[in-house]
Amino acid sequence: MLALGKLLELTLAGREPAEKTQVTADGVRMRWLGEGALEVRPPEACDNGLDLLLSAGIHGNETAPIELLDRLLHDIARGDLKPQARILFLFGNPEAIRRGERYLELDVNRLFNGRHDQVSGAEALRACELERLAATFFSVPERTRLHYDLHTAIRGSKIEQFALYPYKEGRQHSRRELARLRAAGMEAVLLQSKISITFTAYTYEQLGAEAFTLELGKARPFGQNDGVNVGRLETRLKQIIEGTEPEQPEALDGLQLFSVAREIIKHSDSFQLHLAADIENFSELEPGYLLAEDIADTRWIVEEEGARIIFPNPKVKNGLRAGILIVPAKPDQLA
Ligand SMILES: O=C(O)CCC(=O)N[C@@H](CCC(=O)O)C(=O)O
Ligand SMILES: [Zn+2]
Repeated sequence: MLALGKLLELTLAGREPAEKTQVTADGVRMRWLGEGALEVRPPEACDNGLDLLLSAGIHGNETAPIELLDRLLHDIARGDLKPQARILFLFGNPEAIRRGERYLELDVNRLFNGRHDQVSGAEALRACELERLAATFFSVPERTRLHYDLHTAIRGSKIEQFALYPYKEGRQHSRRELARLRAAGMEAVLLQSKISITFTAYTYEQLGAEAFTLELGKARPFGQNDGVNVGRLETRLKQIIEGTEPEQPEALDGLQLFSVAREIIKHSDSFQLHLAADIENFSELEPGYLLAEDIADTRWIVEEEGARIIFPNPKVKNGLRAGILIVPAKPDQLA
């Protein structure tokens, strides 16, 4: 196997490879672009015009997605997987991955779309670097742009695997991409309805990529991910990479769609979330339920029918989202 296939090993050791570019026997070029960043380029004659960005480890303790990208890279470096797409592999927060922590000082996934300019430190610099790497990768005109940012969640979930689809004014969510996500094993998609500061929000809004955050199960340390079944996603990613993806029907085949009713923002240290510590994502909340309280008598009361909560987290920093209240959506606004 080519040494550059061991991007994860290099990243965990904080090492730079001796050779920055290597080529497989089939002419696939692998190029190390910096810490946790590797570009894969098929031979020109095989290139099908897709630019695919695969990122994981934006949160350092979310290891199942990192292991998945590591397996894909090994297969490419061994010549077992023969790409027809250009691919950028990114491990988002190398230092947090080494420490097995979500982040060190600042959550990298809250630093995109200009936010990194307003703060300082290693994670702000990394978010800026990730934006630069993504912008360069997605700068070639007339190619198809697709980004999957892979995550696992802090808590268990009533719906194990789901995607978050960013929002941009005037741009419609794609039914074709949703069907592709269904084929990749996603059971639900949350259609965002306002702009955001995550990595996929940046690549979707600024770089014109189809971009999705994928939640694949519960976060566990390296080597303990047997409970996270990424089989369907892995198969589909290999097909996308090799250009052998079967035509998927337009039907969404039971995919559940949700939209954001409200984001719960933590404004102060007085913020209190009235949910059990072990509540699962997608738990239903009855209208009238007092969900949270904050400074100046702020009260978050559920008003929506069919409301559910995802990503409840009272420990986030002030000013950030401490949960998302979602409601069922209809597929009538899809392109
Ligand atoms: O389990 C949690 O509370 C968070 C899991 C996670 O990291 N989710 C992403 C979602 C990103 C998005 O909104 O697209 C995040 O919170 O950054
Ligand atoms: Zn995450």
